[in-house]
Amino acid sequence: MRRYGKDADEDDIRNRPARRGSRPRTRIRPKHEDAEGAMVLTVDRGRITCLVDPGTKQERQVVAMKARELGRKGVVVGDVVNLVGDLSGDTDTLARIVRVEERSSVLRRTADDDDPYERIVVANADQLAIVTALADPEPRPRLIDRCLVAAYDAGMEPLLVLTKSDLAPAEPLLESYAPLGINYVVTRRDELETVGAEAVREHLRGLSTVFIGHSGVGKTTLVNALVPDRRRQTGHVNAVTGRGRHTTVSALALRLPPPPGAKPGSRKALDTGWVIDTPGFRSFGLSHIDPSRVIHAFPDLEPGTVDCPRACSHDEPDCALDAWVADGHAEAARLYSLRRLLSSKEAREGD
Ligand SMILES: Nc1nc2c(ncn2[C@@H]2O[C@H](COP(=O)(O)OP(=O)(O)OP(=O)(O)O)[C@@H](O)[C@H]2O)c(=O)[nH]1
Ligand SMILES: [Zn+2]
Repeated sequence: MRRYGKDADEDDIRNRPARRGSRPRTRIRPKHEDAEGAMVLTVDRGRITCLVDPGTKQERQVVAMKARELGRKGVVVGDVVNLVGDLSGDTDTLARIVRVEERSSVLRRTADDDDPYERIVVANADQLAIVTALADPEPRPRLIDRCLVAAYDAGMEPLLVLTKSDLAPAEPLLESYAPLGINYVVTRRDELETVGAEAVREHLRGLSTVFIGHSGVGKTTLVNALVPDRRRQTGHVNAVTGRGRHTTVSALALRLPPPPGAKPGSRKALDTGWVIDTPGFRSFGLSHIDPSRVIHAFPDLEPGTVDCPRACSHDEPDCALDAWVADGHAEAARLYSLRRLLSSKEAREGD
């Protein structure tokens, strides 16, 4: 909604008589004045599925391609874009994306053997749900730590989702994350159909949440319970690509159902929140992450860094944070957690 407020100002600017040397944007813009705003749901080999007129009777999915004028600029799931061309959403029609709005957050994936380039995979997400099984497979705390670092780096709030609580208790794991004050929710398959799914949705309302987790943790079971009409929502996507969910290569945005008792058409019924399902996990490596940004997630420790040596890693003998904690400004457990996160960046064997 922020977007609409901003547009009002920009209209003012545009109506003022143009001075010489005015910003190029104002010259380019009028060409696409009739462009329609849309949100990117998924991307598949250059075919970009967008949602137009969300929340209205005219809501529809429109398949688009990047306009040449966008150049090399990428379009990813969660992007807010401007479309021109055929916006009917009818089969075999194709719209063009002429503009990508500024992003509020970006989740990146690291370059790997198959692809030497670091890429943005999701834009504008608010939250990163780190899905971990309590057993089968065993939790991997260092992997969780690295995901937390990725969330802080991307400017997203982390949410721990601990699955399979029928197999093992959550307490030991939660204890080690308590100093970080992270939001969490514990689930088990046999409860998901009844109370469980809604309990998770309460953490997702009105937000866009990216779900990550390695194979076997129960992410598919969870997402299917959260979004019971997944098949209907993705019908269009699959019709276009001719492929099923098992071959999904891109992240995929799915809308949550309205909360129980929400009045149809009300804000509560419309702003339900988005689940962004991601395929592989490997791709969320952290080698691109700047550890100096992690300290911003620790507002209680950050002021203590003014006496640190230049370019302090905060994990070295001269770090001023030890004195900061010894003087009682912050808890030792918080500093321990920060250093654990910082050291998780380097993957070790078995991570
Ligand atoms: N005991 C138990 N098993 C669960 C639970 N949730 C999921 N499972 C099982 O764990 C296995 C993996 O679940 P999936 O939902 O396929 O896991 P995934 O994370 O999507 O894994 P991939 O499909 O490999 O990406 C399946 O056999 C599920 O039935 C749970 O809460 N408790
Ligand atoms: Zn330091």
